[in-house]
Amino acid sequence: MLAARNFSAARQCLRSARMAPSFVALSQLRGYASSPADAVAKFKGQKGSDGKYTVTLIEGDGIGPEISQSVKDIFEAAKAPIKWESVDVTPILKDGKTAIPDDAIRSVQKNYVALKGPLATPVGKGHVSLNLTLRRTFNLFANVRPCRSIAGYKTPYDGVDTVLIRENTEGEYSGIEHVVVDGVVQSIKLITKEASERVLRFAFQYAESINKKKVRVVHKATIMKMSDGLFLNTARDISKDFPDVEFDAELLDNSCLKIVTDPTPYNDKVLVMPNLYGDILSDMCAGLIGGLGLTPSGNIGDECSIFEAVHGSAPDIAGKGLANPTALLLSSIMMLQHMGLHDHANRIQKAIFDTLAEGKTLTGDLGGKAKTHEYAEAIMKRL
Ligand SMILES: NC(=O)C1=CN([C@@H]2O[C@H](COP(=O)(O)OP(=O)(O)OC[C@H]3O[C@@H](n4cnc5c(N)ncnc54)[C@H](O)[C@@H]3O)[C@@H](O)[C@H]2O)C=CC1
Ligand SMILES: O=C(O)CCC(=O)C(=O)O
Ligand SMILES: [Mg+2]
Repeated sequence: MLAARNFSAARQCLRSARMAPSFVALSQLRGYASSPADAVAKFKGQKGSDGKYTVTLIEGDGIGPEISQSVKDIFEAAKAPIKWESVDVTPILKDGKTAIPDDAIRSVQKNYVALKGPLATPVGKGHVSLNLTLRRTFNLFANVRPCRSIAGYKTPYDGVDTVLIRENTEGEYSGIEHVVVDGVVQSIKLITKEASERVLRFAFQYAESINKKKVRVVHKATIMKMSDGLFLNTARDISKDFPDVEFDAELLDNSCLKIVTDPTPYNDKVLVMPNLYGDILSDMCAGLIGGLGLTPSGNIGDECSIFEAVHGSAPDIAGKGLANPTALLLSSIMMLQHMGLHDHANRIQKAIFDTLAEGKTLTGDLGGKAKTHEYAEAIMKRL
């Protein structure tokens, strides 16, 4: 029974891994304003008769509703042509498995793009991660996590500008676990050539499109010789299609040491890696520039894309007006660029960075006293 269930989970993972992306011409990318999704598929959404695009909004748990409110307020002040379609992703059981409600799935499929607040995952038992479920449901194979120093906000390192691309559908997070005998469990790290190829190809194309000269695979193929070995060998093969991009590889533990010692040598590289490593390294990189309140991300698929902060639901500060909405705001900027709304994206982005640089209205995580809405209001005044 267990074996059958695991086999079926593995098959489902393999099926989603096989849906290869169709790449189209790259467009010019600009900083956080960069549009990683342009490197994969053109945004297919259509403007409504009111001149607005409909975007699915998943407000999320914990601080999610607070930071989503800031995005909504700022978009309204900026007259961004976006109509939000809020959906509920409270998990349902389908064939005995945790699933996203059909209405939410239909909304993302119809709109092609979503902005998502953090979703909490129970520890040890309870439903599976809805964040991972969403990524698998929509085949969002690349998770792009840029991390840049904020002008005016002093940290031990100046000029950090890293980009990490995380394989987003399998690896250590394929969710295939079982009890072998009482007291012995197995968790399967699934790596397929297909899923590796598509995220690696994306990484090379992305590097070219943002003028980074190098792609570096972060791995542990010394230990996980077959799984990380396949990822690494696939990277070597794919690199031959990109003669203008330098390719190399580094062991994960060494990368961690070197990045926290001095991240700036990583500025000319795009780092690409299996799922778990990307999860951990992206939080670590956030720590280099001022914390999780500042780092955005894009979950990129061939059809749909979902933009969200790197951080989680922050239960320790939820409901207190203390959250920094910058990470979700910068994710929404990535989303606007993906949709081709460059002027709105650049204008909002400038207002955010000017507010941060001025340093008068900062949230607590950055050493300020401003509440979430006060910081959002300071941004709105600049629009
Ligand atoms: N993509 C997603 O939706 C993610 C969801 N999670 C979920 O979030 C829940 C909480 O996880 P944690 O380990 O506590 O990680 P977390 O990222 O929620 O919080 C870690 C620390 O960073 C702070 N922080 C995070 N975002 C912040 C913001 N915008 N402004 C100011 N401070 C901020 C928190 O207060 C906390 O001290 C878990 O249930 C986890 O499964 C975690 C990571 C990503
Ligand atoms: O889904 C979760 O609970 C956490 C996911 C996560 O940490 C991430 O995507 O960075
Ligand atoms: Mg994480």
